[in-house]
Amino acid sequence: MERVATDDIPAFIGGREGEGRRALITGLRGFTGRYLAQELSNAGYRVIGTVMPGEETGPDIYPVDLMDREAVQRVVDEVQPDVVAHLAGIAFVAHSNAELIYRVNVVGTRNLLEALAGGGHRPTSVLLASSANIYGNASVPVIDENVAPSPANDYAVSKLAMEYMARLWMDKLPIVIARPFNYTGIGQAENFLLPKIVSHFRRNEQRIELGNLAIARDFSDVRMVARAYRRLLAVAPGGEAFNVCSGASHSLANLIDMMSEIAGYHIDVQVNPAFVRANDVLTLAGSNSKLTAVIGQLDPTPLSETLRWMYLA
Ligand SMILES: C[C@H]1O[C@H](OP(=O)(O)OP(=O)(O)OC[C@H]2O[C@@H](n3cnc4c(=O)[nH]c(N)nc43)[C@H](O)[C@@H]2O)[C@@H](O)[C@@H](O)C1=O
Repeated sequence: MERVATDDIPAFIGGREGEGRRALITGLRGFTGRYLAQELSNAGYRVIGTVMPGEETGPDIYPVDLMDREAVQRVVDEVQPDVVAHLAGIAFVAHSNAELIYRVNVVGTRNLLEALAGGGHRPTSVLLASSANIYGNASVPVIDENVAPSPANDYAVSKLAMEYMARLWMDKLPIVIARPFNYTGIGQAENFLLPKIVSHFRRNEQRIELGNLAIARDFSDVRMVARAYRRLLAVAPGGEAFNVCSGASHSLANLIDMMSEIAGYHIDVQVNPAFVRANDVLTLAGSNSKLTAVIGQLDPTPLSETLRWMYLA
């Protein structure tokens, strides 16, 4: 019988691989953090998280600013995590404060890696959330991990710088880089494209003002991304970078059509120059072959189902 890549996938994937293990999630209360916490908790991990100082805390939740090296070290020393998912960071590409983007995404990550490498307990896997935005306006229609990064904005440069900086720690820590393409779901902030479109339809708005209309994106469901991250943490392919994507790209016109069908009415789209980005990435479509060869098939939710889930929330 022909051997398939999935034969190599450890049997514990999808089981209770986290039993007796501590998972540290930075950015626990962020959009992705909440879904990953649920996913890891379902797999038996004790989930411990960091939030920004000032946010509400609770059991196993530590308020810590990643800029504060000593505070980061204290949390790491106390938690002694077995696996780490580093999600805290600035995720909105058009964020207005470039200096903050670099400080949080690069220096903040460095502080965490230094603390983990310097702590007494070595985690078996450290996942860093990078971004497909690092590929920029690639000349190939489907982007795999061999495509040379060509960042087109400060956010993308910060994530690529984070990746390069992380390489300096790869001899000390089992670091895996996730390069998620776009993803969405309930709870994503409304300054991102899809939550914005969905919320307009939920409010029965007759018109929507958008930025650049000539874009296309490979959207996944946040629950699939959380699943992929959990499996990457379990398999721990240290030193590698993986695209996390569905493999299907949708134009903005296609996204609006999909939502019109779900909501049952047509919306008038207008361009507002205030939303047009100077350094935009026009098209992103990814190959997830490298990822699925390591963690198994992703079973992506069709985007129309994700949109319906958000619309009906
Ligand atoms: C992979 C990457 O994915 C995300 O970054 P993003 O692709 O910039 O996501 P978005 O939803 O802000 O924009 C999508 C596209 O849609 C265009 N667009 C048009 N009109 C509006 C508009 O009115 N609002 C927004 N937000 N976008 C608009 C906009 O110019 C862009 O071309 C993040 O998760 C990021 O963290 C990440 O890593």
